[in-house]
Amino acid sequence: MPDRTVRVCTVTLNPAIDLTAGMRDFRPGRVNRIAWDRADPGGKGVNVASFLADFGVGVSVTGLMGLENARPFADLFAQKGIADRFIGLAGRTRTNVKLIDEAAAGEAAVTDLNFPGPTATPAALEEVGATLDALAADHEVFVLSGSVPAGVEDDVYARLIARLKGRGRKVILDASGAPLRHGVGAGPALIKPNIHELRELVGRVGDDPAEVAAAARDLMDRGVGSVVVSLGGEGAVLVEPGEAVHAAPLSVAVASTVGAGDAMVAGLVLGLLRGLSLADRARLATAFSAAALTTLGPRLPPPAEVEARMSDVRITPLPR
Ligand SMILES: Nc1ncnc2c1ncn2[C@@H]1O[C@H](COP(=O)(O)OP(=O)(O)O)[C@@H](O)[C@H]1O
Ligand SMILES: O=P(O)(O)OC[C@H]1O[C@](O)(COP(=O)(O)O)[C@@H](O)[C@@H]1O
Repeated sequence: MPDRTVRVCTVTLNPAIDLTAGMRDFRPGRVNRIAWDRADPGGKGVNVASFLADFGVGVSVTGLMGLENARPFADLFAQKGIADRFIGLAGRTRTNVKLIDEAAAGEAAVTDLNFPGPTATPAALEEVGATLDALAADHEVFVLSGSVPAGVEDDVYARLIARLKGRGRKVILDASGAPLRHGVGAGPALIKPNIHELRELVGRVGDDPAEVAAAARDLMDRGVGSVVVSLGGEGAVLVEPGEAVHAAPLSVAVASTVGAGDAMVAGLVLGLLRGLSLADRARLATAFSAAALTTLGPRLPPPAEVEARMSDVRITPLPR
């Protein structure tokens, strides 16, 4: 039975319309002909909210939204029963381009062009803060994710984490670069860097899961509650006090890797809400990511289909 009373809030300071364009043999510097395209409202927190809503979780969304092209987002939120608490900005939300080369394999198959987005105003940012204060009254988990637009200080996530933790709320952070580095200092309950973001944070780390787990533990020594490092086609390493595991990826036909990380965050949140063991959270998060890989645009197959793959995920305990 879906439990719509459990409330999760996702925060997206820089949402995006994802324009996915398919072609064969993409050549930079040449004229490339697009075979097909599709547009989806997205951005990290929007995707996490959308995936959680599919699984019956009660979700609110906030952040900053360009008012000129907000319609597809409003339609998505209405269709999925997501409470829309975005703060409007003058101008347009960015459109990010995702080029899919159907003739290429692996990481070369998707080229991401992520735009900076409209500039935030201090007044709008203040409104986001006030909205979060209000939502903290009845939302248990807050997910802060994605890049930050111009006009926003690099310590924005650190400040929001401190504010929400001060109200007794659990905060999950999925960001990169300086906003992630500052955010780590505020001690979020969970972070989900990919391997590149982990290296930006801590310097050189090898690919070996045990080495990745050791780097994750260094971050936990700095005050982060637990760390999940996603390794793309190599799976993920999940570390919490006293336990660490590697989750091998599922073998699926990849339509697009866009949204796999957001799906992993959604699976981790759902696993926390359900009170699952670390190994089962790893299975659920991996099944979510695999499901996102099989679709174009940020959408998942039906929940029963996603969860059915959990038992296929191979979990290996890592040394302490
Ligand atoms: N090529 C792939 N094959 C199988 N699973 C994949 C592949 N790419 C990503 N995944 C799954 O998606 C998860 C998240 O992917 P990743 O690319 O690391 O996230 P992000 O989008 O945040 O960079 C991985 O941990 C893995 O389970
Ligand atoms: O905020 P950023 O870092 O620019 O990322 C935004 C992009 O990330 C996405 O949320 C997808 O993220 P993942 O592939 O990491 O799951 C897209 O919808 C969006 O275009």
